[in-house]
This record gives sequence, structure tokens and C-alpha cells, in this order.
Amino acid sequence: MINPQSDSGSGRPLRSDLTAKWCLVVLISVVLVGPSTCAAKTRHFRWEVEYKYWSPDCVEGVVMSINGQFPGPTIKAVVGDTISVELTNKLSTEGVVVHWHGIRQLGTPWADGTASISQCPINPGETFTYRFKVDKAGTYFYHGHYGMQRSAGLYGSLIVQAGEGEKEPFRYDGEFNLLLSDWWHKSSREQELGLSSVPFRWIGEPQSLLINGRGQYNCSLAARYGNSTSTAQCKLTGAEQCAPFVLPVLPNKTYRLRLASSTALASLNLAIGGHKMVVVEADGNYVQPFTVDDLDIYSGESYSVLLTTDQDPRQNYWIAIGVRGRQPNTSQALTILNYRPNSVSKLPASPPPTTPLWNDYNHSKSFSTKILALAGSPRPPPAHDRRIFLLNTQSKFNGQTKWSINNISLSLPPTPYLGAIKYNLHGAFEGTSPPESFPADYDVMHPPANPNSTVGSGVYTLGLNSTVDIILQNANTLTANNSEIHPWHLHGHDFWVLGYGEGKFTAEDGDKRLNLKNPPLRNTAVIFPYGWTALRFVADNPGAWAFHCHIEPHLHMGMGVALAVGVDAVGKMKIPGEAFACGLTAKMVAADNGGHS
Ligand SMILES: O=C1O[C@H]([C@@H](O)CO)C(O)=C1O
Repeated sequence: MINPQSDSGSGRPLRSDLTAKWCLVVLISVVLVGPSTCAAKTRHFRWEVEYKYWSPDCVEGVVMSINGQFPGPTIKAVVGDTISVELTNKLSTEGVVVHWHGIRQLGTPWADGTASISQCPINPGETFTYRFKVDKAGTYFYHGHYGMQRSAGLYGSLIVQAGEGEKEPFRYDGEFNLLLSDWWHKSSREQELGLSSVPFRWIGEPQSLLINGRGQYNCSLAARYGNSTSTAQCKLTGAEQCAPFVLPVLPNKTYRLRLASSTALASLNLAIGGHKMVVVEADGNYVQPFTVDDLDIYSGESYSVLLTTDQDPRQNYWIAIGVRGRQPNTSQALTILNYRPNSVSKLPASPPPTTPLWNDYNHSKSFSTKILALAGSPRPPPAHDRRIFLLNTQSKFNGQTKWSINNISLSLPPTPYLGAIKYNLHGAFEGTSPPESFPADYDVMHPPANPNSTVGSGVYTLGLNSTVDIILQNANTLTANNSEIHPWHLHGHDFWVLGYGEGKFTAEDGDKRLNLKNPPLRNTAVIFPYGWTALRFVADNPGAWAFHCHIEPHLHMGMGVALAVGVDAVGKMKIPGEAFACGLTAKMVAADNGGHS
């Protein structure tokens, strides 16, 4: 039926840096002559982004590849390393950027890879070098952050291992990386066009879900169980681009599964037939371990789970991923947990685990509220300096369908915010700050009385080292009795998730319902339909940062805000001029001899 698929995604540095060799020499001398410190490595990569014909789900389409690979190469690094990616844009007619999701970019806001915010898109034929430190062990990923390029397949894994002598709070015998995504047969260009068209054309549900870039559209790995009548059993040799990424395991071992979701739209649920999982990491932060049968993972989130292979070793088992939170129209993605030495072709004894009902939000909430910080993790400051309320609504502007925050739909300016702030360029974006809250009488349970919003490019300016609370408030969409899930992702910082609640956030919720004792640190948190989510973070990383819904079409429709942190510090920062070779900053850096002020 299927053959194992080797991990084609390992990111081999193209050339190693002198510091790496030097580090090795030091390491040897440490063994011989005693303790010393080892210089962290610089890991160099040279990448080319280009379109390529590919069959992610056994149907040929076009993907954005990196060095001819889809998904892009996996970057493996160690805490303290510097990553240097020389990225050449080989797309013939469009710009590109790559965002390093979950990496805080401490001191390097220009390397965050967000078009219009941290840099100009890299022009066709040009090369831009991202250079940043990975300062915290964990499971991360990278992806395009310009238009709908994530939906076009521009993504890959980024794994940061704990440093030499740094202990992780759990043990395992082996690890696998599962990067989860969703896939459309319609091109991302057409998706983009539909989103801005009047009348609006929604992208619809994905045709397939992918595990490490692999899914099956026309056939099912599990058709033999008879529960999917119309789909044929897949006949794959294992060499196909759509052959599943199989996980070979030995009995009675513990494996770390690193899960990350780079979906453009889908909220996912993952389950492994017959096995439980212990959740130990979320978004690059350790959590109090807890055991689950299945877990929800929203776009922009990552988890590590421990899986012990303690079931009947004569069997193989299903790994199944299905859609949550939207009426599903997409088959589960499946692959095999292959207990060696069983043949990989041996079908599991039972059908794949069923995904919980798409709208069983109690199931989702019970999972989200179990996620708590591991004892000893950094705790939030006890009080906030500022509390910003962000109302999420679907809206209309000039006939277009939009998403708005406090009735403003984000319109990204041609000059990157970071450059505009650094050089104090007036007119690069709207000078007035967006509202801190929304009218107290706004009815979150019904469609907006007046659906018309404005578009804007204003920023929230946050004082350096101030403690900021953000209360994300969900509401009804333009359709009666409908409210959707939105996973919000913050750049440049992690936040504490202080709590989730139903309906409109009240002063009493603020006093009584927030967890200040052991809230988890994360970079992405969901708002449930008709609910609120309270976040706290310390704005300690100077830069211009996006905070947005990680559903890519929603961001494209304006569902985000821009934050400016530590404006004075940004003014003094050294930033490569190439980041700003567009808009008003282009003139500025030209006059400023390359921008190294
Ligand atoms: O942004 C969206 O638009 C559609 C729908 O609301 C209108 O077609 C949908 O499901 C979204 O998430």
C-alpha cells in the first residue's frame, strides 16, 4: 500500500562558518583540559525561492519551493546559534519575504520577515540576508508573510535544540517533525483576487490537509475499512511526492513529536489510534505535562507531545488529522505509525480515529484551558500599565468584505513601518493611533448593526518595557448566528494567556477570571466563537511588530494591527539598508549611504 518516506526535509547548511570549526576545537579541548565556553555557531544557508510543479496531494499543481524542495528545508539549530539565510528570490514577477515564526528577533526586528512591517519585499532576482539568533529551545517554523504566499506552500520547520549542558524537563528516545498544512487546487493568486473582489469570493475549504507537505486527494489510505464509499484505496509505491510521511518506531520507546501548523485556514485536531500523548511544549515554551487522546492545533501554533510505543507491537497505527471549527469539507490527512519490524504496508487493525465534531467547542476549550506553564517558568507582572481591547468583526468597505479591529481594517502601507519609525518619516503611515477599545454597547452576539468599517494603517505605540494587556473580543460575523475561531499571533514577543471567557469581557472578568499564577507563555492564542481571550506581555523588544489573525485570508482582509515598541531605541538601531529599498525609506537609505546609521 505505502512505503516509508525518508525525511527529505533536513536543512543541511550549505557552508559552515569558521566559528563552527573553532567551536569544535574548543569542545575537544573542553574534554581534554576542562571546562571552557564554546562559541555558538553561525549556521549559513543559501536559499532560492521559486515556483515548481508539484503534486502535494497526488494532483499536480504549483508550489513555492525552496532549493527545489517542498516544504522548504528543515533548519536545525542549537540555542544561542545565529542563523544566516541568504534568500534569493527566483520568482520571476513577485516579491517575497520569509518570517521566522516564534523566533522573537531580540534586537533584530529587521529580520522578522514581514512585508510592509519589518522590510520591503525582496524583488525578483535579488538576495536578502536574514541574520538572527535563536535564543530559546523549541519547535518553530518559517513561512511566507506577503499576500497569500503561505497558502502557496512557502513554509518549512525550524527546530531549536537545547544547548550543551541545558536540560530539558523530559526525556525521549527519538523525535519526528510533523509540519501540518492545508492545500487548495486554486492558485494563491486566484485566492487573493477573490478575497478583494466585489462580490466577494471566499477561498472555501481546502481540498487536502498535508503532513510534511503530503496528502491524498483522489484516494484514501483507509478506503479498505469501507467507511469512505466513494474513494478508492491509494496505491502508492512510496516514491510519489504525495506518499505519506510514515513514522517508523520501535516498541516500548518514547518519541517526541514536534507538531506545527502552518495552515492558511484550517484548525486541526490530531489523534493517534490506540495511543495517548503527553503535551510538554507549546510555541517554544515548556508546559505542565498533561495526557490527551487527541489535541487541537490552530494555525500558527506548535506543540511537542511525547508518545510511548506501548501498544501491541504486531500492529501499525493511524495518525489522523482532521478539521475543527469550520464545517469540514476536507478529508482527514492520514499517515502510519509503523512499529518496526512490521511492514509499513500492514494496515492498522482498526479504522483511523474520528476527529471530534467540528463545532464541539467544549472539547477545544477543555484542551486549551489545560495548557499551563511548567513550574519555574517566567510569571507575568502582577499588573498591567495599559489594557487594549480589540473587537474582531467582519465588515464591509467599498463593497469589499473585510475583517476589522475596532472597526478599522488594516491596510499595509508601501513603506515598512520599521523604516518609517526609524527615520521618523511622516506620511508613511497614518499618524493617529487606532482606538483602544470599542463602544460599550456593541452587541457581540448579533451581526453588526452598521457593517461599514474604515481601512487604516495607524499603529499602537507601546512604551519600552511597559506591561500591556490585550483583550481580544470575538463577535458575530456578517451572517446571523455565526462567529468564527481566530488564532492571533504576536511577532517579536511571547505573551501570557491569562484566560478565556464567554460573551463580552467585563470588569469582573478582569478582576476575577485571569490566571496570574501559572499562565502559559505563547506566541499564538485562539479566540473562540463569541468569546474573549486575555493576553499580557511586556513590550521589551524594540521594533515594529505585527499582531494578527494567523488565518492567512483573514489577515489579507485586514485582520491585524501594527505595534511600535521602543521608538527611540529603534531610531538608534543599526539596520541593513537593503531592508528598506522601497517606499519613502528607499529615498532615505539612498541619502543615508546604505542606511547604517
Ligand atoms: O472570511 C470569511 O469569509 C467567509 C464567509 O464569512 C463569507 O463568505 C468565511 O467563512 C470566512 O472565514
